[in-house]
Amino acid sequence: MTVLVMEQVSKRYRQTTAVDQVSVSLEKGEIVGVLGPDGAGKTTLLNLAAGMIPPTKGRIKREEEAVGFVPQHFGMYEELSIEENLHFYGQLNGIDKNERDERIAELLARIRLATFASRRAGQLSGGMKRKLAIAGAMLHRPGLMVLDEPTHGVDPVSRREVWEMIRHAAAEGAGVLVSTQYLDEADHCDRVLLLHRGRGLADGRPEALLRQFPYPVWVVREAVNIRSNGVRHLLQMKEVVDAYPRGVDLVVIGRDPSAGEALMRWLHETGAAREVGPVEETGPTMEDVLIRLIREQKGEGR
Ligand SMILES: Nc1ncnc2c1ncn2[C@@H]1O[C@H](COP(=O)(O)OP(=O)(O)OP(=O)(O)O)[C@@H](O)[C@H]1O
Repeated sequence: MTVLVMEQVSKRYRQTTAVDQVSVSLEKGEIVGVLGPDGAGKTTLLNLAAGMIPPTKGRIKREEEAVGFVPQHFGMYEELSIEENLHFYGQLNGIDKNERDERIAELLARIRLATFASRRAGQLSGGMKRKLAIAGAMLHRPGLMVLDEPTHGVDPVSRREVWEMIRHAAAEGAGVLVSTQYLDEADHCDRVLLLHRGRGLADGRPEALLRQFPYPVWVVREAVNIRSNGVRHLLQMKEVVDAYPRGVDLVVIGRDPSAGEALMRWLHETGAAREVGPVEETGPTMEDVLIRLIREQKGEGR
């Protein structure tokens, strides 16, 4: 069952087109990730999906009355306890006392906050606050959940727990639209939409997007010493489509398998091989997929 359909939706603010003809749909029990860098239009798209702002153009159809929305900058009552906050959300959504008690106990156990139930919300870490906000939004078992960057600035352990909660909400039947700037979180989604400057550049199952990447990829480990020169040289080689740093490594996108030999030859002939760690042929990451799509859209690279 479809819970949300957005067709050719645009949102303009004076000079800026924050969302530009984006289409996305969401089924019950499905997690769809909206992935993109800062300013891609994620917040605007999610605000449109949740019905917080009207579109300039396009059609949005929500099949579900009940929406659980957690904005990027959500508020909670810092002076109230964790449990009181949840009761407050529950009351707002018209859940009666008995059902509320039961559901709150269940969700507190799930987010591992049961023993802290009487602690003031203001004393919680950022990660715990996120989990509490998501618990509040799923109390009334909404058919549609919209979560704006729930893992932003959250430590890795809490990030994993936030995703566990999202999976649980989907398992309970909600369709979840969730944004993130961490492209590796595509792994947690059934489908993803890659967003850049308001445009949807690609969508589909994460494994399909990775499989469709047409180029072989090499990673030169610990390449800090050769990075800026290396990129410049590699970009001049006809076998190489693209080269860019990632952390301390250097990513090389080849035109075809012969790029591997060309890369090794270049590393040895210039002596750069002595300056770097091992060279590995790997599959693409979601970041490689997005970078390629952005370069192709701009008509950059090759
Ligand atoms: N109310 C507004 N008025 C004018 N411009 C806006 C407004 N909201 C967003 N924008 C612009 O629209 C573009 C997309 O913003 P949006 O916040 O949706 O992106 P985002 O991907 O969520 O980024 P972030 O992670 O920084 O929130 C940006 O250029 C932003 O400046």
